Amino acid sequence: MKTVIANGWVVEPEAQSVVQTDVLIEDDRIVAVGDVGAVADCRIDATGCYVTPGLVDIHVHFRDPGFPEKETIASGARAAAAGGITSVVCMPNTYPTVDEPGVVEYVLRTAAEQGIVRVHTTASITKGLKGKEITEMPALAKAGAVTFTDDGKSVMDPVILLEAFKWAARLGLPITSHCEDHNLVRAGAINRGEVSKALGDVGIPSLAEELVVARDILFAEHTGARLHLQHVTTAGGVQLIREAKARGVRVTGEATPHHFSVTDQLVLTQGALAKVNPPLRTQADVDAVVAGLQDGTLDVIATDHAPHTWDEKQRGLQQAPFGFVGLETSVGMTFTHLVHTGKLSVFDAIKKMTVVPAQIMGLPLPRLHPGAVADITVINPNLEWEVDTARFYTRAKHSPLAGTRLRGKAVQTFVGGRWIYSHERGILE
Ligand SMILES: NC(=O)N[C@@H](CC(=O)O)C(=O)O
Ligand SMILES: [Zn+2]
Ligand SMILES: [Zn+2]
Repeated sequence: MKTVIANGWVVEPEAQSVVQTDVLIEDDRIVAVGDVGAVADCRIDATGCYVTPGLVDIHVHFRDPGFPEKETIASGARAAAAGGITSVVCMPNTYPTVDEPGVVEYVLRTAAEQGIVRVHTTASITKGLKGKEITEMPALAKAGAVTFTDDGKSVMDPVILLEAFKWAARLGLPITSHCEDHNLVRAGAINRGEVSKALGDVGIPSLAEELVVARDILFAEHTGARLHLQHVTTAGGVQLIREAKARGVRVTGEATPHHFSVTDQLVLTQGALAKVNPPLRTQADVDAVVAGLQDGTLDVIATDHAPHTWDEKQRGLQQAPFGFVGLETSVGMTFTHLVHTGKLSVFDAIKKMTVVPAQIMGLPLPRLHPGAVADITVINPNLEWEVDTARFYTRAKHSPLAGTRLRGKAVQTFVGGRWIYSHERGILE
């Protein structure tokens, strides 16, 4: 079976090159990039679209094991495919926690059976995410965990954290950090500022993030381990990473589409649907996150796709859980808010969604050249569409972005040469 993706703008983000040509796929591989004529059994017209290496999202929550009502590996993987994402890295805050090799193996086995995209997993730093007892990191790495994180919280005990950083350095794997000091977050549900005042919430101060960013940078510096900082949201946090990079610390930073595009004002209209951790911040913070993406301080765009049930999200600002979905809107948000505004080149945007996140997590690098595995995303940068949550593949059919108009969408997705999503026909199986 030969498939040609014809006449698209083929993007090699690292070479900063884009060429209008064809990509020929045979079985699981790319066999030619160039004018291939009429040799294929199946021809997909990509005129006016970017043809990019398959997108890699290193921050998702698929909730399996434990919370299938929120998401499963099967449903999460379909949502990824519909968002143009061909590889994901799952967070360990499932039930049970991914804190033993058996759970790593369960996730990877289930993914192999049910996941239509490539699913990798993290493991936790502490048992049960309780912050008290370190996991057996070498055994978890051996089972296939790509990094260690207690995402959802920060490890507050510096003795445990120091040990984890030392193990990470020995294992050659990064520590991945959710940066929020619990003691400063307290009962806050949203950013501390004008909006929290208006709504009578105590608010989560920027300092909660900055403190842990600064601390974890020091741990990385002290131990030589690599550190990846998740969902950076504050101007202060971005600046700390910028300074750390300048003095050679091995740190990378991540921005989510929601934190580079919307502010805490969204809570005024969307309520708990817009409640997320870390919270949506101010315009000055959004601008700082964008500046961080522009100057390379922030290396990665990742969604932090965090599905919860509708009922849970209806419990009001205080009681609803933190988090909302992002896989199916990530490309649209990135093109609408970064590429079409001229803030980020298409090369930089694609790089931060493909090779750079793959490098950080030690995954195979998605590439578009003959011989490469055919993980490919086709993006129509000019397709205008409205976010319709009823059409989501994720189990969480709600989002604070519902009804928003976006420009740019993944329209075809290939994993290992298999055509798994088309904008016209949906998920293909
Ligand atoms: N982002 C969130 O608001 N929630 C995440 C946890 C996390 O990423 O911190 C979740 O698991 O629901
Ligand atoms: Zn987190
Ligand atoms: Zn997360």
